[in-house]
Amino acid sequence: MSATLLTITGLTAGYGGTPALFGVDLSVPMGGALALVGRNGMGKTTTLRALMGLLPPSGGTLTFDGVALRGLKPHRIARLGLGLVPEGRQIFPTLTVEENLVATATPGRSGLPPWTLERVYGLFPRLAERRRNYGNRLSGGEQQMLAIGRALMTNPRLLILDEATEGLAPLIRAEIWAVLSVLKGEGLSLIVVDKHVSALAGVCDQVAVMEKGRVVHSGPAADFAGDAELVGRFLGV
Ligand SMILES: Nc1ncnc2c1ncn2[C@@H]1O[C@H](COP(=O)(O)OP(=O)(O)OP(=O)(O)O)[C@@H](O)[C@H]1O
Repeated sequence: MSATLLTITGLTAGYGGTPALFGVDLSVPMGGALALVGRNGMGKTTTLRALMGLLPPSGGTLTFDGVALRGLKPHRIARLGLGLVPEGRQIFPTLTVEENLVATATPGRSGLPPWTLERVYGLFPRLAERRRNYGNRLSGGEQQMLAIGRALMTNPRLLILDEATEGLAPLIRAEIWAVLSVLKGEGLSLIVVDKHVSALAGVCDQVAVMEKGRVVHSGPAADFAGDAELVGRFLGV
């Protein structure tokens, strides 16, 4: 068995006294990739926000490579090596592609090869072509590439994507999935939230399904994606 990078146990959190998470348990091994799925409003984003310190948990433990995360400020958590690609991307609109990439760059301490502009441009040639374009001049797909590139420039050990391919054209989606496979192959650990179960299973080893603020199913991602009854039960409309 490989060592565990992230363990979340009994995580509870909510908004203004209204609970949204009721004891979430998740784990990611070193070099592993976890797909986090569930219908809208089931608590995926809330779990990621609590993990990143953006929403204070009310209970539970979060341990990243032996370090307790609860109570740490978001920038401390990011420095430990957690890189979030948030829902909505949050690109700086008045900075160029290149300025966006260097704005939050932090030196590599991950034990993985350090990220540079050249490496990000190698992964996403389209960003190299757009390097002098402002954030607000980019297509949705380019913005998502930039959001991923920006997270990589923080040299994360765990890259977390909330709605990795939402709203993107099929060709761009395919490019994002291909890049995530490359990153996984290079040893980067991942948590990926997305609705495309078979694409997720191409990248992720494990899946966790959330329902009403809890993980109600977990197991190999390929088994889940191949089981139409299970997918329908947890994700069907
Ligand atoms: N800012 C907020 N204020 C109050 N309640 C919120 C807020 N954000 C989310 N919630 C509630 O918390 C619960 C979990 O929402 P969350 O966004 O984590 O779900 P999700 O699984 O990420 O869904 P989606 O795919 O729609 O993003 C929902 O009941 C939602 O209404």
